[in-house]
Order: sequence, then C-alpha cells, then structure tokens
Amino acid sequence: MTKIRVHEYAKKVDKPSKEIIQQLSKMDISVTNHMSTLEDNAVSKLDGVYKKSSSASTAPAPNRPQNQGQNRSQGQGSRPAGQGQSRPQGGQSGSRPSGQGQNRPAQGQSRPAAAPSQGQSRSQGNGQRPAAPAKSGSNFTPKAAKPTAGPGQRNSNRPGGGGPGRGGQNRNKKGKQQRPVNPNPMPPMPKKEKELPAKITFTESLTVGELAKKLGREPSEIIKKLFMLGVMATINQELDKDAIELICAEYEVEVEEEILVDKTDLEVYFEPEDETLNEERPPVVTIMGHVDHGKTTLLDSIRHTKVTAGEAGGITQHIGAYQVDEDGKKITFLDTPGHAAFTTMRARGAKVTDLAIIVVAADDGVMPQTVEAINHAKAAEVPIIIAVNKMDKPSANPDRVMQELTEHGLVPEAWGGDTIFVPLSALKGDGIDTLLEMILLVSEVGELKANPARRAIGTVIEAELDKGRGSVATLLVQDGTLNVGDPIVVGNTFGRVRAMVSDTGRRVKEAGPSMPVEITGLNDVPQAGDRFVVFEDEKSARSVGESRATSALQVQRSEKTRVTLDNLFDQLKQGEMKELNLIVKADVQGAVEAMAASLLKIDVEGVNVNIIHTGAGAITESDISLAAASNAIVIGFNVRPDVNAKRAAEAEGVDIRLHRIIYKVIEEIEFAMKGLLDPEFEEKVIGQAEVRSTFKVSKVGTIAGSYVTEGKITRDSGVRVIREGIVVFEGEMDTLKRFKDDAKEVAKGYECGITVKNFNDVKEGDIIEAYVMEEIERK
Ligand SMILES: Nc1nc2c(ncn2[C@@H]2O[C@H](COP(=O)(O)OP(=O)(O)OP(=O)(O)O)[C@@H](O)[C@H]2O)c(=O)[nH]1
Repeated sequence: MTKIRVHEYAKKVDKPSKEIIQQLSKMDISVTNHMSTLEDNAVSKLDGVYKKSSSASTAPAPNRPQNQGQNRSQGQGSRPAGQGQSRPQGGQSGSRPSGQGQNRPAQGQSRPAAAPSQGQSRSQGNGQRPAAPAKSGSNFTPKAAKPTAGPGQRNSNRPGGGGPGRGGQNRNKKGKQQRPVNPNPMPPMPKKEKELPAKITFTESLTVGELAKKLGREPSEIIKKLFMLGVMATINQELDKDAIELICAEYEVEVEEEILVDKTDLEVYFEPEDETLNEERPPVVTIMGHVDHGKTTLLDSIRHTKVTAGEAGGITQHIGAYQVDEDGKKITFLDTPGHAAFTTMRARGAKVTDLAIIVVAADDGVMPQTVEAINHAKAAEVPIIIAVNKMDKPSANPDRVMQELTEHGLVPEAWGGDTIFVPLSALKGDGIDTLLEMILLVSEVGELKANPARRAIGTVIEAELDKGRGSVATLLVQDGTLNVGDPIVVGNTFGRVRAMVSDTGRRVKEAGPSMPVEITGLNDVPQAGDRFVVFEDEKSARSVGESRATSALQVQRSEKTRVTLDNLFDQLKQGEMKELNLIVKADVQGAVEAMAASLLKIDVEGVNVNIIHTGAGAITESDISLAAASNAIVIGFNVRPDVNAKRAAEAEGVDIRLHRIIYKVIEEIEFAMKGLLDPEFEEKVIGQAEVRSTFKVSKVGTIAGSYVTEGKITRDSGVRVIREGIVVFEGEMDTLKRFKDDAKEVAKGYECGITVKNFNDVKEGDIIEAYVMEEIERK
C-alpha cells in the first residue's frame, strides 16, 4: 500500500536516484526530487527498464569464460549470418552503469557506415547483431569520429584467435564484462612490446595521445587501431568514452571512467545513504492559513500544552521552530510567520516540510490566503490537514468550511474524501490532542526516516547577525546528528558549530533528525532555505565554503534560467518544459475566472498550461515567491505588483506580464508558446508618483499634486492611475508642472502637478505610474 519513493526504487535497482529521475523524465513522469513518491504505473514503467536490464545482465555471464581470450579475433568474419537477428533487446546493459551499454556502436562485419547511430548493439557480444537498428535513439556521440567498420576488419590483424566461428562475437562482450566482473582478466598478449597496464582510468575523455600514453603504446598504433575501427583520428583528437572502451577492449585493458563529484554542490550530500540504517524521525509541520484565522494562537496553544512544563528554562527562546511530545513521539513545528518561509525555502530547492496544517476559522470560512496556502502546499506536494479553528464561537460553521474546501479538491473523510479535518479551538485548547494524533498518523504513512549516525545535513530556517554573538542561524537537522564542534558549510558560508541552543533555550551538545537548533560559529550570515552539510574536517569545510562563496559571487545576478515569455519558446524547444505554470491575478474574481478559463483553452502542441494559483487583488510578494518556487509566470490583469512584489520579482527573475485586455494576454501567451512573440516594443515603467492632494481647476480639470516616489515622471510618458493596486485608468499625461512651470521631467523626491488627459477622477492616495515604450531586442 505504501508508495515507493524515487530513492528507494533507485536503491532497489542499484542505480543512483539521479538516473531514475532522468529516466522518469524521459518517460514524461515528473517528480520533484529523489524523495518523491512513485505511482504504481511509474514503478511498472521503471521496472520495464531496470528489471529487464538487471535480468539480462545476469544472463550472459555463463558464456564468458570459454569465450575469453582464445575465442577472439578471427571468428567475426565468419559469424553465421543468422545470429544477427535475434539479439535480445534487454541485454545491452549488462552490469555496466546504465546508459553506457546503449551507446556502443555496433561492430558487425557487415555494418554500414552509419553504425554508430545504431546504439545498443555493441554490448552483449554473442554476435546476435540486430538486423534492424536499435530503437533507443542511441546517444553514442563520440567527440571524435565513430567506428564504422565491423569487428572482422578490426581483428584481422590480431594474433591468436582461431576459435570457433562465433568466437569473434565474444570480443564485444568481453570488453564490456571484464570491467566490472574481473579486475584482472588479461590473458597474455603474444606480441607485446610493453607491459600493458591492468586498468586505466579517465575522466570524461582522453585524446589519442593521452590514451596511448596510458596504455604504454605508440600513438600511431592507437591511430591504426582506430583506423581499423573505421575512425580517422589524429593524435590530438578527443576520444569519447565508447571509443576509449573499444580501444581498451582491443588491448584487453580494463577501463574505468572516474566521475568527478562536485564537492561544492551541497545537494550531492543530500543523496540518501544506506537506508538500512534509517530510523523513524519526527515529522516537520508548517502551519498556514488566512490572516487572523488563528495560526499564532494554534502554535502557541500547541507549545503551551505540549512543551514539557518541567523543562528547565521553560519556553524562553523563540527560534523559529519547536518540538513537542505527543505520545512519546516528537513533532517539529516550523514557527515562521505566514508561509513566507515555506515558499522561500522551496524556491531555493529545500524541502523541509513534511506536512502542512491549514487553519481555517469556522466562522469565516475559506478566504483568499486559505486558497493561497492550499496552492502552496499542493505545489510542494505535502499532505494537508485542515484545522477548523474557532469552533468555540457560536457563529462557527464547520460544514461551510468543508463545503468550501471541497471546491478546492480537499474532501473530508466524512464525505468520502481523504483529507483530514480536525475541528478545534486554538484559544481554548480543545481538539489540539486530536490534531497532534492526526499529524502522527499522517506522518506514519509518509514513513519519515533518517539515520542519526551520519554527519548532519539540513536546512536553515532563519538566520541573523546578532550584535553579541555574530552570525546566528536556526537550523533544522534533516538527517544525521549535528554536534557542537562540527565543521559545517551553510549555504555559501562555513564555520564550526560553536554553541547550540534548543527550542527551549537550553544549551545542547547534539541535535538529531528533525530537531531545530540555533547555532553560532559561522563566519557569515546564511539565508533561510540554505542547505547545510557537516564535513569530516575543518579544512574541507573551509575549502567547500570558500569556493561556494566565490562562485555565488560570480553567479550573482548573472543569467537566470527562469521562464519568461521571452525564453519560453527556447525552453520548450530544448525540451526543458512541458508545462507552463501560470499565476493569474486580476482586479475582480470574475475576471480571474474568465482569464483562467481562456488560458486553459490555449492549445499548443506538446505544452500544457497549468494554472497554479489565482486570486483577485494586487500582485503580492507571496505570488512572486510561489512563482519563483514553481518557475511560473505571473499574469496581472488590471492589477499591479506592489512595491515588495516588484522588488522580489526583480531579485528572483520572475516574469510578470501586465495587461488590460484579456485577448492580449491570451495572444501573448499563445505566441510565446509558439515562438512567435512579437518583440519590438516593451513597456518600461520609469517612475511613480503618489498623489498627495488634488485641486480642481476649471478648464484644466483635476490637478494631482503629487510626489515622485520612484524613478522619474516625464512629460511624454504614458500614465496609469493605480488605486489600491488596481489600475483605474490608463492614458496620456496632459501636463506636468513644477510649481507654475511646465516641466520636462520630475525626478524622485520632488513634488509636481500632474493632469491626466481625459481623466479627472484622480484621488488622494492614487499612484500615478509613468511608462515609456522601449524597443527591445529579443534573444
Ligand atoms: N474564539 C476564538 N478565537 C480565536 C481562536 N483562535 C484564535 N482566535 C482569535 O483570533 C484572532 C487572530 O488569531 P491569531 O492567532 O493572531 O491569527 P493568525 O492567523 O496568527 O493571524 P496573523 O498572524 O495576523 O496572520 C485573535 O484575536 C485570537 O484570539 C479560537 O479558537 N477561538
């Protein structure tokens, strides 16, 4: 019944999670990371790939011994023609790391020049050369040319041989199988000039010269061998893995590719290790919900009823997260205001929350931020529990809450769905126990595990610079155990854990999985959502930390790979995207719905429009962080981003498209999807002024006495009047004055009088936004 996760599956088939994820994406099955659970059909599709190859890898083994060495050469030329057709398709992978087997160029004696593209066929040996080209769209793309000739030619100059007719085919197999199975497989080569190495290693590629040196052979000899394989190469030509393997197989030298692991990539350390050592760990819970629905009260209530009262120090500290005990089991609550942390962390690729509790006040029902919270939780793929709060109020109407949430796909168990609803009163403390029980129940299903014995890894919950203590960071240990004195890299900074303080304000020496602790000892302040990894010694921590800091500086503000309408088509073309995520904001709910419906109707082959969030009102920072986390484009219809949202969008590289005409929105998105976006002009907002007072002057109209708050306002700019985030008018500037004089432009920090053509309804508090149309170059 429990679903298998990507990394569990990877473990099962003894492959890296990364490979499984890549395989899934080839199959159009999207998963977020190695922790994602796999649906049954995904598992069976994967089984189709991996089970087959693993069974095939064992099959040919028995043939090997008698084919080794003595049977080589010769035979290829005389291989019975019939053998070619029946090569079993699964056999290619053998025990090699996946992907390699398929890339092998075919070596059949009658192989046409196009052989390399026929992938798969190398491996397997046994001469069962496929009659038809392999289907798998081979990846064999050597940097140099490809071997084209068959083994017949290749081996004609080899000594020994004389094996049975099919012997020649076995060569291939040998080349492949020797490596993993037998570390020292070489029979003596009769015509040896120099002792060949037992094994050579390489990273990525080698030139002919380098390979010759490694093998202790003259480059000319290698070039000759390549020539016999149909590859014309020069001494400096780079050989790819397959070509290197072929040559090494010729010499019967084992070859191994050393995969360089980027030590500075902290994600590498988050790959699951030996899972047999894993133990159950507490769930990490985030509470979200609409303003005033009782998040803080609920968090406080849980903390007060549950944090062991006898604990010395009591609740003295607030560190952004705390743990409670329920039934002898711990639960970790992230105590971050709103869901900001939730999204910023996710935007930075960190998944810390195992479960989201969405608080809905029973007397108020589902509100915009409730929906937002639901969408955030859904996008992060975490289970949701609904806490129906304020049940003590006479006006409480839990049925209404259930009804409204059903519309958002959260159907209570009582109504046949699978969402847990817990009625409670955060104020009175009623129902808190049930809520905690439910949390444990849901997390049991999630099988949350970690290995306390490994070096700690985790995520920064919050961090700040403290005057007395320096950099102070609250960390959530996600796996392993963090100890005082551990050398640690946190985001782009590093240090040694000097002191650790628990959520109850006590000094602790160690922190196990799911435990939040505040640490000091870092040499800089990391950011919320940064990953941390403990290293074996301070030297490695320092070198990784320093090189991360350096590369972060370089990357800073350089190219962003977020989707924008401008690069959408390119990304689609490159197959990086199959879904276009959109967030739709409009001035009124009706417009939101109309727009969402029209956007969903856009039909461009191969791309799905996926609306992850909609809402009425101005574009907020939270919209931007959701967009950043989900690589979405934000569409604003008759609304504007507020100042924070604008800043966030700039920082995160989120594309916001603002429109006033529905069909323009649709057209723009559709054109972008088709790569037809007409680019010549783009609107550029040059400044904003706030209307501080208004004067009515006959014949002139309403003059808006304004103060330029951002950029500048120019006489020839287009203007937009914005009232509470909503565009109430768009048109042209009529006059722009500084005192009594006409002004060409008025800069930030100055007052001015503005009249807008054909619009006299300017009110105090309105924002006048000035923009110009600028020609832009499309990439
Ligand atoms: N009657 C009643 N009032 C509650 C309950 N829970 C919270 N409140 C009240 O609702 C108000 C808002 O509660 P908060 O906990 O501050 O709500 P919040 O969701 O954290 O609000 P923000 O921090 O502004 O987002 C407070 O006045 C609480 O006393 C409850 O169970 N019953």
